[in-house]
Amino acid sequence: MAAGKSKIGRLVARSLGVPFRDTDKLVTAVHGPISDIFAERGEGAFRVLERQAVSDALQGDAVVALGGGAVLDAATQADLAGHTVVLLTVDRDSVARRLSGGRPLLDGGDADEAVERWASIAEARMPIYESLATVTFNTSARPISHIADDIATWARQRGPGTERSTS
Ligand SMILES: Nc1ncnc2c1ncn2[C@@H]1O[C@H](COP(=O)(O)OP(=O)(O)O)[C@@H](O)[C@H]1O
Ligand SMILES: O=C(O)C1=C[C@@H](OP(=O)(O)O)[C@@H](O)[C@H](O)C1
Ligand SMILES: [Mg+2]
Repeated sequence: MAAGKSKIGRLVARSLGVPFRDTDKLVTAVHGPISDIFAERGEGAFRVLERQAVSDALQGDAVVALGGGAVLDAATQADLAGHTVVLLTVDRDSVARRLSGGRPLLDGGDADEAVERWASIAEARMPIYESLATVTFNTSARPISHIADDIATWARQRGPGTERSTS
């Protein structure tokens, strides 16, 4: 969450000349805001919708921005084995100004609590993220456009292959 997957992924797709898909956007376009889905139907219902969105988004050549929890799903983990996975990280010190709400796993407390929850979730998930990643970029200290340029350059040097994903 708040590593820059959605913002940077869009720029990388534009640079590479491929479609961009954001699994959160695919879900909200059909089912409404994520916060409402969590509140009215629960996280489990969101994960079911998210899994279908991931499966759809990974078809064909594209840059795909996953929601930060998407890779907890075993089928998604298996799917990603066939793709290039770009892990975006952000340091705790840089994340506070990026947490503007709309992420139900972080909402409900003050800004310090949101950072605490973010840190706890990030720490718990990092082994999974790292196990799936082809390459990692830290987004903490540089502008979005520069990071996107670096990722697109990396992808071009890597050459044509399977779809490129951000997670
Ligand atoms: N490198 C960066 N520098 C400054 N702000 C950033 C950077 N990357 C992302 N942000 C900001 O952080 C917020 C979350 O970015 P977003 O792309 O939605 O992250 P994610 O999809 O990983 O949750 C946005 O307001 C975005 O503009
Ligand atoms: O980490 C998570 O479990 C979530 C991350 C969010 O996406 P971003 O990572 O794009 O913020 C969104 O899918 C939902 O709020 C749950
Ligand atoms: Mg996002």
